[in-house]
Amino acid sequence: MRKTGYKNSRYIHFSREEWAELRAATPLVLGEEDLADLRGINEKLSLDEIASVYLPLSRLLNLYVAAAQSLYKVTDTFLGSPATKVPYIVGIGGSVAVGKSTTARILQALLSRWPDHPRVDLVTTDGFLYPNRVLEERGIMHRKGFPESYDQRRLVRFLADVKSGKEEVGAPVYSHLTYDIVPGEERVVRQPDIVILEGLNVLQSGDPGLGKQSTFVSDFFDFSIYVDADVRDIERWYVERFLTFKNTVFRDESSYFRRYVDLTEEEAIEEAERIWNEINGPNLRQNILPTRERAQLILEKSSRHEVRKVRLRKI
Ligand SMILES: Nc1ncnc2c1ncn2[C@@H]1O[C@H](COP(=O)(O)OP(=O)(O)O)[C@@H](O)[C@H]1O
Ligand SMILES: CC(C)(COP(=O)(O)O)[C@@H](O)C(=O)NCCC(=O)O
Repeated sequence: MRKTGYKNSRYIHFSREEWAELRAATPLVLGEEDLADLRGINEKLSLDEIASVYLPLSRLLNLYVAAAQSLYKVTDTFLGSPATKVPYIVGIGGSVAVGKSTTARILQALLSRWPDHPRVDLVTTDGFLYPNRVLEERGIMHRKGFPESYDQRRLVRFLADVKSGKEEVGAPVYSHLTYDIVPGEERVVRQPDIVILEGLNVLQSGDPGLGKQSTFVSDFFDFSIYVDADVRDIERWYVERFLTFKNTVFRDESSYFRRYVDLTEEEAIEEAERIWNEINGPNLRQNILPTRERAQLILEKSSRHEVRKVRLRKI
């Protein structure tokens, strides 16, 4: 039987098995081709993971989106104006290398298969990082990913524009290859049904370093997800991904990390651990982990990336 939550907890707790059962009524049949598409997102992703974790999640989100759309109709009836439909915004937060982009891409693919919200856009907050030139001027190149490395005002303005139903809203683009903002490039969002915003700091609400700020990114979220795992596992995933990149994308001529290609495996592990210990680890502990309980849903992963527990906020 499904647990209804621990006493005094703001969350309903589910084991993987309990959560997987909630897929039951999902009127979504994935064909072989769909499955192949999803495998393309990440070849390490198991099909059981999609069925047990992400299908129930897409069903929950489908119900929430439908409820939000009805609520807009109620407001419009009250105001006597024609129905407006604004994008439903889902925020996905968590550490570097915990699997945010994989989660976001699976959800984008699954949610776009529902007929009532076929247009699902994915935006990452790295586009709102200050360009390296600005980070260098401010002496914070080593703080990339920390709250002060983002143009928060621009990100808030972007979301306000999307949420107000503006026809076209542009977002700047970041390249992991050049490790910098791509000058002059924009990603345009055109009134989709759902926007998934994925990034390290999406659940933050106030930081002394940011000065006075009354509106936060999370104010625009209709739903939010935190991808969680043991810090030691995340560090290992970071190092493993770094080694994969050393043998693939870092080899590209325009890669900022090209200098790492000739490192021995041992040296590369040392370098990845240094970056983790100096940047991504402290950022996780100081800024990201403290925001976990602001999320409406927490996906807790085991050491093999499988989600072993799910927590859904009841209040
Ligand atoms: N569900 C998953 N199953 C297996 N491997 C995964 C899964 N999610 C992420 N990974 C692996 O973990 C690493 C980090 O994932 P990624 O989605 O790039 O993280 P983030 O966007 O949080 O930095 C990658 O090497 C990715 O292949
Ligand atoms: C670009 C990132 C800050 C992530 O940005 P996000 O889209 O999560 O806002 C991060 O992946 C990063 O590059 N951090 C700097 C340290 C490092 O090279 O790992």
